[in-house]
Amino acid sequence: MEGIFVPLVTPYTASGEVDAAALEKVARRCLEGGAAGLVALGTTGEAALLDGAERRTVLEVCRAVSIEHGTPLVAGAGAMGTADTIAQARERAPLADALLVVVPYYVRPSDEGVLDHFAAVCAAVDVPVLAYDVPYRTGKRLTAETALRLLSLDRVAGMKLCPGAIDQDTLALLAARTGKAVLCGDDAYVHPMLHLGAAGAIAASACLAPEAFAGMAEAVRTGDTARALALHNALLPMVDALFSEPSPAVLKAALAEVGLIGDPSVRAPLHPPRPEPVTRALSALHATRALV
Ligand SMILES: O=C(O)C1=N[C@H](C(=O)O)C[C@H](O)C1
Repeated sequence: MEGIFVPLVTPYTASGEVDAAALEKVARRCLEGGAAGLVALGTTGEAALLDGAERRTVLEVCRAVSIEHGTPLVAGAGAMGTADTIAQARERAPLADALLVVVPYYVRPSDEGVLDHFAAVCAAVDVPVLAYDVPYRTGKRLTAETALRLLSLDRVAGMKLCPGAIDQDTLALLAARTGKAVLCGDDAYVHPMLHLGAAGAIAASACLAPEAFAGMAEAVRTGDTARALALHNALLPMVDALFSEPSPAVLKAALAEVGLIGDPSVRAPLHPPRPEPVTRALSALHATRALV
C-alpha cells in the first residue's frame, strides 16, 4: 500500500439521505486526481453516524468506483469490543481490498488486550488489515514496541499512524523498516513522514486537493525535494483550516463551495462550521492549484 489514499466524506441530500451520486463524483475526482486508492467509512466519512443500510450504500458506491479505476478500496471497521469489530469486519471484508481497523476505543485495554483484539480480527477475515492508531480519539496510545508486535501479525499489512505529532515512537517505528506499510494519518505531517519512510498517507484533506497531495507524494518518491516542499508549504494552511473545527465539517463546506457535493451538512453531534475557516481553506486551495 503506497501513495495517497483518500478517506471520503459521506455527502447527504438536502433531505438528509446519503447522496450516492455526489459520493460517486467525489470518489471519481479523487482517483482522477492521482490518489492511489479510496477509504470508505473512515472518520471523515462519519461512519459512526450512519446506519447499517447507509454504510452498505457507501461501501457499494466506493467499491464500484474503485473497480472502474482498478484501484484498491480500504473499508473502515472497528468498535469498542472485539466481537462487534469482528462482525463489522466480516460484513465489510467482501466489499474491500483491506480493512482499516481502529484500536479499540474508550475501554482503554492493555497492550496485550489490543494485540489479542487484532489477532482475533485477523483470524476472522481473509483480507489484509491496517491497524489504525489514533490515540487522541481512542484514548489508547500504542508504544513503538506494541506497534511492532502488531505489525508482525501476518495479516496486518500496515498501520495508519495518527499520533498528532512525529514523536519518538513514530521515529522508532519508521526506523525499524519492517517492510509493512506505515501510512500517515496526520495531514500536516504527510510530507515529513514520507521523507522518513512512510509508504503513503490516508489524508482527508486530499478529498479537496487530490492532485496536490498525489503530486507531493510523487515528488518525494522521485527525489524532487524542492517541488515536494513547495507543495507541502502550500497545503499546510489548507490543512490547518480544514482541521480547525471537528472534521469533516469544514471539508464538506469547502467541497460544497467548489460544487463537488450539493449539501455541506454533517450529522449531530457535529456542527456546521463557521464561515471563516471555510474561506481560509478555499483560498489556500487556490494557492495549491497554481503548483499542480
Ligand atoms: O477518515 C479518516 O480515517 C481520517 N482520520 C484522521 C482522523 O482521525 O481525524 C484524519 C485523516 O485525515 C483522515
